[in-house]
Amino acid sequence: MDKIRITGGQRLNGSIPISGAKNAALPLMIASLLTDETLTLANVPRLSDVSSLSRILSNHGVDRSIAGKRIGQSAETGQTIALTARQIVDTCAPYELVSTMRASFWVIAPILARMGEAKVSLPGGCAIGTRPVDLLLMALEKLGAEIEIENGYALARAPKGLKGAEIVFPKVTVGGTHTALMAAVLAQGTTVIENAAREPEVTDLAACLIKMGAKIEGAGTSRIVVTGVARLGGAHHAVLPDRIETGTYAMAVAMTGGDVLLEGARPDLLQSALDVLVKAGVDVSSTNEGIRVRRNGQALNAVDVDTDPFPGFPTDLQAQFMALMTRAKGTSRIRETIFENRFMHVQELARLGAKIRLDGDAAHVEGVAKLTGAPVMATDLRASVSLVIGGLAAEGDTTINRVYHLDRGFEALEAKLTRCGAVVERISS
Ligand SMILES: CC(=O)N[C@H]1[C@@H](OP(=O)(O)OP(=O)(O)OC[C@H]2O[C@@H](n3ccc(=O)[nH]c3=O)[C@H](O)[C@@H]2O)O[C@H](CO)[C@@H](O)[C@@H]1O
Ligand SMILES: C=C(OP(=O)(O)O)C(=O)O
Repeated sequence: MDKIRITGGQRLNGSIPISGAKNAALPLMIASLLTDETLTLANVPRLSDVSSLSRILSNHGVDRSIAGKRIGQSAETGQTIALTARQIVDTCAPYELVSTMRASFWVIAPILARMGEAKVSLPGGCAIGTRPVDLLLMALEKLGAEIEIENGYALARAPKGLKGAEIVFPKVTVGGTHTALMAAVLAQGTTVIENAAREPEVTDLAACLIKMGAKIEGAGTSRIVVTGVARLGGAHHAVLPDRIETGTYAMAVAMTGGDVLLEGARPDLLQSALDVLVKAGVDVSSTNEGIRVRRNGQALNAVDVDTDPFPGFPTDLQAQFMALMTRAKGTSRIRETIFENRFMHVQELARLGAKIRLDGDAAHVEGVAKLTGAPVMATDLRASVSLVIGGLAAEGDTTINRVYHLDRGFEALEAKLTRCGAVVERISS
């Protein structure tokens, strides 16, 4: 298993190209199942989650071709992929494939909508929480599907097709909203999704579905109205920039000090996180090229944060912000309101010398004068990158094990950090 070794203490200066968003690319790729024509997606990040989903789609009969694209000096990012699901050859997504990636469960919606049946392995829990799919299944039931759970699989049937309905989510769910959208676009009649997720990745999926011929209004608000159509066609769509990658590198620069342009980043996708950084004493400005982040000598202020659905502070930046707060002046309180178990990074940050006390859904982070390098273990994607941020500021060497978590969601991480002056090395084994 590969490791990453970071020799801390370097300031970050230069520019980092921001990749396409993993969490937008995955549902967009799944949307290719809705049509027998070609869906071409540009700015798709080179990530292991994208490769895993490609394998799953290929099992359903999706043909794929790829063209690469080079951006920046040393960081190769982005690819254009063409996906064609001329025929869905298998309506079953087996455990071996779905268990590698939770988002793959979402294939249930387009396969059901197009074929009238789908059998998809339940994804199971993961390091950040139990993550049930009850609300996704509720949405499909509302649209007229019969659902059974058998031998670890969700079996969904709608032999006469799906019918538009009102779907009211009792809590905001991104995956639930993606699923409801992909099922409703081919349903007969009108579907109203209430308390829909407003995340930019939902808006991006809706924008692509509209290019494919879907009728959708209100994406980006909490009420989405979908008027079903008989069929969808092909389209070209560019994946939006990754707001979580943007926020991660912004926090890395805030941590080490320096001056970095995050090329192609869009401030509107993460305004709440940028506002928090400004409160922490970091200079953040928008330019025509992206977002510029600077900290030159100012101390970091402790800032309290609660995670929330968009437009609130994203749970996917909670671990990174906690790493930053380990070096702030004073104590900050970070509440995790989305996932019940998203504090696995706390014990690993403690190995670098962080002082963090957990109390239910809150972490109290007391800033310390210095962190010191140590061997640490990645437990999930964002937890791993919080250890990278810690390691960049720690004295001496930090070795991060289980790097495959990072490879799920950060394209060319070592190259992007190295070109800004960090000392980061992958040790392959
Ligand atoms: C690939 C992808 O885009 N993943 C993102 C997506 O995950 P994902 O779509 O899985 O997250 P959800 O928004 O669905 O989860 C939000 C909350 O709802 C709960 N819930 C969800 C579905 C359900 O049927 N029942 C239920 O109780 C979850 O356990 C969680 O507590 O949104 C999360 C919240 O912004 C992000 O952290 C993930 O990075
Ligand atoms: C939790 C995440 O992803 P997933 O939903 O695929 O586990 C994430 O991107 O931080």
